[in-house]
Amino acid sequence: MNEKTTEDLEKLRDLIDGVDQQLLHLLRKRLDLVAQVGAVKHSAGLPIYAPQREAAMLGKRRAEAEAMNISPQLIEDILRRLMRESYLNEKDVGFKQVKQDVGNVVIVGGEGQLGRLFGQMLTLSGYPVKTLDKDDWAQADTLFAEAGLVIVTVPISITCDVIRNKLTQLPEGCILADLTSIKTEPMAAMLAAHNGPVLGMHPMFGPDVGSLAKQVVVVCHGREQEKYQWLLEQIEIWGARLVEAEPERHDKAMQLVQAMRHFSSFVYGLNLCKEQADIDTLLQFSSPIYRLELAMVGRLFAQSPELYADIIFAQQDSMEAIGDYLENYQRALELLKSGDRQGFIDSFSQVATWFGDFAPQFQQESRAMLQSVNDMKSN
Ligand SMILES: O=C(O)C(=O)C[C@]1(C(=O)O)C=C[C@@H](O)C=C1
Repeated sequence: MNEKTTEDLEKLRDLIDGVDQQLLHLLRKRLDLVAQVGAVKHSAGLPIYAPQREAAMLGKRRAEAEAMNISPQLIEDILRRLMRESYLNEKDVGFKQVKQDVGNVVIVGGEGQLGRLFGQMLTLSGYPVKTLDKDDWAQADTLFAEAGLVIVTVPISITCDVIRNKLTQLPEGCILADLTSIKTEPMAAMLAAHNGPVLGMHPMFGPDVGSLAKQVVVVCHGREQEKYQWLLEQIEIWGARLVEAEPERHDKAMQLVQAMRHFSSFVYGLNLCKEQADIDTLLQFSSPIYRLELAMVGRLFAQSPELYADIIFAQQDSMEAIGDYLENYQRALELLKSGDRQGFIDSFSQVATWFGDFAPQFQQESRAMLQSVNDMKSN
């Protein structure tokens, strides 16, 4: 680079630094305003996530960006990222308490990650939360005597036993709820163990989400909905979306969404391990999509093997779904072995027709994800 180029670049970069610093000041200003919105929402009991406001705001900013010859997608990406920050900041203000005087909330398995997250959210909403973990059963009677809500969130393999053996003497008006990722058996166990209000939930997110805004909680109604309606409203104030389902329909979907998905990620990892693949080399040669896929598989192995064993082994019927998958895999392999290129193309087209409009929609959605995977690279 000659001296003139270096000088020109330096000047321009100084100007860019100045603009970026102005951006920081604007961000600070936005965060302060959002904190004020958080306080207003907190006192009014309004949900953290306001989809209509978001859609209207994004629409207007996109149009304004276009008029200024700025990519509408750029402003949308930036605003979406900023709103993620808003969800976290608004959470710190706390949440309106939907129902007063419910008594203690006892979280059975409260030291687990999901138990801790729910404990934190309920505490931020003003409820007195007590946790009961595996070494605390000696105090169980005292804790339960004062309880207005008991939430069970212990490993799936022991959930039904804990309900059947330990939760039969709750006060009559106390709500018994669970957060288990299967629903049929725990719901039946809760309904048999307790005569009062019963609610099944399955939070469709991990404990590391930061905020519940836009997250889904599946709700299975058990008994006396009017008594636990406040809890559902409270969860909506946290920003989550409730999806009602019958336990059987939920569990059937979970065989595909969870058991089979996690199982195939497990086998993918197992295969890489057996092949002694060199992850550094794979990453060097990887496109963003492969990096994303590897990250999704790799993150599984950063978590508890017991948790995934529990999820995969929880339902007998998952074996069938996984068996069907294996059969389809084998059939597809046959196409390859027999050099049946046309057969592959025909199957591919069949699946594409089945995906219908979702295929282009997913292509569009994943484009943004892949671009942010690329943005994350630092070398
Ligand atoms: O306007 C609101 O209700 C806000 O909470 C602020 C804000 C934002 O950051 O602009 C954040 C979250 C909502 O989903 C919508 C918008």
